[in-house]
Amino acid sequence: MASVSLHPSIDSGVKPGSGSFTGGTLSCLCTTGTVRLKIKGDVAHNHACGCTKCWKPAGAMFSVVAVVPSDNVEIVENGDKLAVVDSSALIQRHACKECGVHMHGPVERDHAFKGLSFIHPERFAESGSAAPGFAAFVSSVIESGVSPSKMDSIRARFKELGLEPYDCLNPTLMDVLATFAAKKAGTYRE
Ligand SMILES: N[C@@H](CCC(=O)N[C@@H](CSCO)C(=O)NCC(=O)O)C(=O)O
Ligand SMILES: [Zn+2]
Ligand SMILES: [Zn+2]
Repeated sequence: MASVSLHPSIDSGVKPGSGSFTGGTLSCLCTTGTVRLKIKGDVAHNHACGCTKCWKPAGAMFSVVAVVPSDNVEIVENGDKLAVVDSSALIQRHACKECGVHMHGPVERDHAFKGLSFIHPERFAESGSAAPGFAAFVSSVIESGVSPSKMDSIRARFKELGLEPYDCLNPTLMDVLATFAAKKAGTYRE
């Protein structure tokens, strides 16, 4: 049986990052009037995401999405083509109005992720950015029409690829969120 297809950038194996990626240029899919962003430095917390909100390339079941400090994002070409997909969402995903690629998604609200921006490393012209390290919101693919009967093979494939599947974020990021909540509630202890 052919193995389940998750995302083109990981289906034939997860390619490790170079460890010395200093940044690059993200571009949308438009062949004319291409939206281009310059990103300084490497990405962090790169992961496959099964949620319905993250941009996925055509035919992919999962997105691959990572964060960078929002201060490291600079729109350099055709920024007028960008529009916020859902202004009520935590992640302010700015998509190209023509091709639909989400180019950056800053978090501006009072939140543990404030100051970070979500980007899709597969849109880098350059190779070597940090590889995905886990899979998040795996069960959410059911909301996009994947049959629950496929979930065992999807999770098995992620494990085979060395990406632990979670149905929310990974423990590191869940701890970051809970720490933020504890500090707000005044229950935080060192
Ligand atoms: N089941 C929902 C989940 C959507 C969701 O909560 N997505 C996460 C992960 S996005 C990248 O890690 C999230 O933090 N969303 C905040 C936002 O979208 O603003 C679904 O699938 O829609
Ligand atoms: Zn475009
Ligand atoms: Zn997502």
